[in-house]
Amino acid sequence: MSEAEGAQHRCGFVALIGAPNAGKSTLLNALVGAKISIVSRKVQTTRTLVRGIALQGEAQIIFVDTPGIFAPRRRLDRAMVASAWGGAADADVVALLVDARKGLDDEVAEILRALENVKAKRVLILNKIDLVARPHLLELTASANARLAFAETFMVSATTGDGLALLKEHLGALMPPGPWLYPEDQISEAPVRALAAEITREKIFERLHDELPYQSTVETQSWEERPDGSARVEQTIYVTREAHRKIVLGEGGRTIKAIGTAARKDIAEAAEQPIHLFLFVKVREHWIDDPERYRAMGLEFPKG
Ligand SMILES: Nc1nc2c(ncn2[C@@H]2O[C@H](COP(=O)(O)OP(=O)(O)OP(=O)(O)O)[C@@H](O)[C@H]2O)c(=O)[nH]1
Repeated sequence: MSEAEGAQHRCGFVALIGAPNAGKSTLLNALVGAKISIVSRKVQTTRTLVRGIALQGEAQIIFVDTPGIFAPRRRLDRAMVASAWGGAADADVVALLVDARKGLDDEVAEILRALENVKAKRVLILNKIDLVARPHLLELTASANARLAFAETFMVSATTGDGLALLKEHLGALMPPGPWLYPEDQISEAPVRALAAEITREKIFERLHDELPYQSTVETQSWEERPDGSARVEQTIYVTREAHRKIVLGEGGRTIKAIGTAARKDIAEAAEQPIHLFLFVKVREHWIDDPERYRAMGLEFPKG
């Protein structure tokens, strides 16, 4: 990239905040063209979680989550909540997503109060406008802004797409000038099969890291699109010993079932389609020494 080109770039963080069910995931899916891979998500700070990156002209808009803000009250851990708000404060823009049909309930009122102390630019996004009459939206805009002044208010429907182009354009314009944090080639959609394998591997690791550290790998054998929009996915989990196969299967197949359920859910979310996942566990004693397995994972076989 030449300096002249770099100078035109904009890049920044948008902390998207919304009560459960406000439509955050739906909105992100509609705005975000590129999902960064699970692997790169892991290297993010623990404070903020990059949910996705939208490109708008010369602007790179990085959407972050601030987990913990909606921790259930009883388990409310002050430090965690404080750090979640810290994440919001670090963002260039804090976008509050409100379910327009629900309006300003107690939950939203509480966020409005907390947002008073956040220095980032605040924008209000009223979602689900397909369900609400226009006069009500204007009323809602007025009463929210009376409680807390927002730089801008947008009215959108994440499901119909209404208002999204305008929202994205304005968010892009709010990003500060600067080079892109994610080079274009890093945010191209990771090949979905590799991503799916990585998800399953993560689920195995979450459950069995004490028993099988690093001794398993997952490959997506087939990915078959079906006419109803779903996909049939077959994956093989390779372990190095029969004893490990038994651990992965669990008593009466319970462990593999739990792994499959968790993986299916995340793969469906990543692929944005329903997934039928079939897992097989195979013993391959020497996979660690088998160059073919490394190639299948997109890795270079270590020499020497
Ligand atoms: N009619 C309508 N429904 C919407 C719209 N946006 C989201 N929804 C629906 O609202 C529900 C919640 O949406 P999600 O995107 O899952 O909400 P969320 O904020 O990510 O929820 P959490 O994951 O619990 O934080 C889903 O059933 C969506 O289909 C919209 O613009 N119009």
